[in-house]
Amino acid sequence: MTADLLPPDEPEAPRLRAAVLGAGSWGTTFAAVMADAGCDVTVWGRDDTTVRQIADDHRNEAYLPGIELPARVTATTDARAAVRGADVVAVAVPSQRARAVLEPLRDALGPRTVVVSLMKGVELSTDRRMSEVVAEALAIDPARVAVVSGPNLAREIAQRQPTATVIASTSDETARLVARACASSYFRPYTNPDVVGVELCGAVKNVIALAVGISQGRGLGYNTMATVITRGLVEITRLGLALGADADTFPGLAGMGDLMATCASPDSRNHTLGGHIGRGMTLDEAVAATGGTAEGVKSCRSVLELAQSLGVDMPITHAVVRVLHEGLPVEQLAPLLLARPHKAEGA
Ligand SMILES: NC(=O)C1=CN([C@@H]2O[C@H](COP(=O)(O)OP(=O)(O)OC[C@H]3O[C@@H](n4cnc5c(N)ncnc54)[C@H](O)[C@@H]3O)[C@@H](O)[C@H]2O)C=CC1
Ligand SMILES: O=C(CO)COP(=O)(O)O
Repeated sequence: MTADLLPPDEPEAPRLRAAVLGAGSWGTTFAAVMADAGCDVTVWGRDDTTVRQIADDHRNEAYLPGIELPARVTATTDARAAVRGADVVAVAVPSQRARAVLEPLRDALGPRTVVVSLMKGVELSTDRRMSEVVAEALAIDPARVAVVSGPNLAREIAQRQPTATVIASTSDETARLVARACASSYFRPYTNPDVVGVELCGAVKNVIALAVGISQGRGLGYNTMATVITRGLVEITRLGLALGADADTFPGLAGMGDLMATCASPDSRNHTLGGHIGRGMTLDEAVAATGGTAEGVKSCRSVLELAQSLGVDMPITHAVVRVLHEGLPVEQLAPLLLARPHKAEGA
């Protein structure tokens, strides 16, 4: 935390050491956020060119063109060296890759290191949320795991545009440590003990953004967008409540906040990819045209599986799965959703 953000009489806390696993757009941005909050940060990336550019030039042109990174951010291709001695390790690789990235680091973490999932997905083979994958892969107490999720489009934050986020952990001490590691004049963390709700909001809003993108790609307007967002929030809430989440999470930053940002922004990869599908591309073409990680493409299936295992109705998610993975022609998406049996709004 920078000195000017500390309450007047509080002595300055020791500088935190942080690591970020993943040198893509959100990993690099969150590294900059933590550096601006006063941490010394090491980013781990697989690509030698990207790592050298971050360490030597304080830039990551492939993912954040034109952004200058703080001097306190360095980088390495050695993941064990990155996490050694870190107070906080943030993970920002594609969700489906997280387990394989983390398992080899089990014995490299300190006994008190806190691990933060920045990822917004659900693991395909297990239907596990990312905080569950993190705790399992590293064999650590879930109380040492936190989740960061909210309206957090990387490029805007890298430009230091103001936003807020939610830090969820079952341990208030863990959540507060992470808040201290990332709070700055442009990034405002709120803590929340509801890990299940915060995490589901982040994963499922990507699926809803795909649906909004598809509808916009088909030329549909704001009434459709508002309908999909609002009913999308209803189905996220339904799944969350079935899993024991807190109802107050869903209208908050991680729920409605992130849905609005992702479904409205042309920077969102999920929204963009949906647009390509709506305009007639195949899934492979749309993935290639979008670039980056659009988590909803894979997570729509694990979310649907999770919902079906609990008997929860998720019509928008189901329709996205059918269009992306089961060959339903995109022009049948709207009729499929609109022709369902009558329901009262609150039901
Ligand atoms: N970009 C954004 O605005 C935000 C992204 N997120 C989440 O953060 C996570 C990461 O997303 P981004 O950084 O945006 O993705 P990205 O596509 O920009 O970067 C992904 C990074 O992971 C690396 N990677 C890919 N496969 C890998 C593997 N097998 N092993 C190790 N590293 C691998 C890539 O080289 C790249 O450095 C996702 O879950 C996403 O939903 C969350 C909030 C905001
Ligand atoms: O999670 C995000 C914003 O909060 C980023 O969304 P995309 O992954 O769709 O780009």
